[in-house]
Amino acid sequence: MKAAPLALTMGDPAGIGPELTGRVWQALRDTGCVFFWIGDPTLLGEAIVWQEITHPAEARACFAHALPVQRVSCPEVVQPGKPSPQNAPAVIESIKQAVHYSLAGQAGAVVTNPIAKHVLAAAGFPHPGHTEFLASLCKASGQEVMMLACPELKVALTSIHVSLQQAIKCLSAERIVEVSKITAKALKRDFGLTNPRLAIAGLNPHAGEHGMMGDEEVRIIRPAIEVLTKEGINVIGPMPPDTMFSAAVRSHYDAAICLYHDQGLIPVKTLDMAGGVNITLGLPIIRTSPDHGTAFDIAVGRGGKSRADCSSLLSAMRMAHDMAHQRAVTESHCK
Ligand SMILES: NC(=O)c1ccc[n+]([C@@H]2O[C@H](COP(=O)([O-])OP(=O)(O)OC[C@H]3O[C@@H](n4cnc5c(N)ncnc54)[C@H](O)[C@@H]3O)[C@@H](O)[C@H]2O)c1
Ligand SMILES: N[C@H](C(=O)O)[C@H](O)COP(=O)(O)O
Repeated sequence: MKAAPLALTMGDPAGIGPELTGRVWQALRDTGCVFFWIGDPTLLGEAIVWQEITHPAEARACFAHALPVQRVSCPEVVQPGKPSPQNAPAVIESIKQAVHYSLAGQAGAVVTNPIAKHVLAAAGFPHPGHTEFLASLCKASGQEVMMLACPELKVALTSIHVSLQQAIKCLSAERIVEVSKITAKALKRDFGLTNPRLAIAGLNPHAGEHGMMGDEEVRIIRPAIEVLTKEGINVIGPMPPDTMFSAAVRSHYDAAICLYHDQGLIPVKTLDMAGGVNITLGLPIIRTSPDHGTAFDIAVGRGGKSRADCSSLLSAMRMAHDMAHQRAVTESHCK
């Protein structure tokens, strides 16, 4: 049986999402990686042939000659680079439909185009980002884990869209254990690793230097590592954060558990901004997205000559496709 198509959301219609979508369809149309876009087709340029569908099952038949579009219309005329909270309901509806199809098994995964958090917030959207919204739609709030991945490095975060002060305040051995277990499970289930190796970052300079430069390593991180080790998880740390992302150290682990947003995202985005992928772990569905944002400063909209790089969205599509395939293989072995 053929895999279900991937559901790609609209993202902010005034950002680079619509122009990237057309280019990614052109790059994938002759491959087995089939997707449909849930968005407003008036945002696509003349060069993109599209076909309206009413159900994901129709996507595969037209994919080679037309981008399948499940229509969600923007209520306000879109001006590239000028986001409007008036279009937030369409942005949110697109995400809801993608999750609905994925939970129903009619889409193989959700891939999201970038949204602008402040624009949605101005329209009353209560979630800090996709990750938390997706968890709420999947009834899995609190279990969501943000992973960023590029070929050289995978990182998973113990906290997501909170201030640095809040991230440190909320850090606990329980949270490190929980995130590590979700990450180890995903590495087995969706990436096919039999015995994933995790490295837990320290929080302080030199991982605390034996308590001289902060005691979170002694009070929180080491006890978490002891629990994980007892449970049979292959884990090392606390790792000095300034050296753990070097090529030599990276060869000792499959994923780093990082203790705040930028500790993990800076190394991935520096190593590979173009190829980096944002993945949400801990949900019943597979979700990926590019690692960049809406890039309003370069958005040109339909027909314009885009200078936005579509590599990260392309990587996100391919990764979602591969993860869905791997999950099916893993689950068939467990039966
Ligand atoms: N997955 C997501 O939904 C997601 C991810 C990150 C940021 N955001 C949101 O995007 C908005 C803008 O954030 P930002 O300015 O910090 O980050 P950004 O990634 O949108 O832009 C940062 C810089 O990178 C450039 N850039 C980004 N993507 C590019 C691409 N594909 N090709 C060429 N250049 C590219 C931009 O032009 C800009 O100069 C914010 O509201 C933020 O919340 C969303
Ligand atoms: N923290 C993410 C990043 O910088 O890539 C980004 O803000 C996206 O978050 P959501 O996937 O939760 O929207």
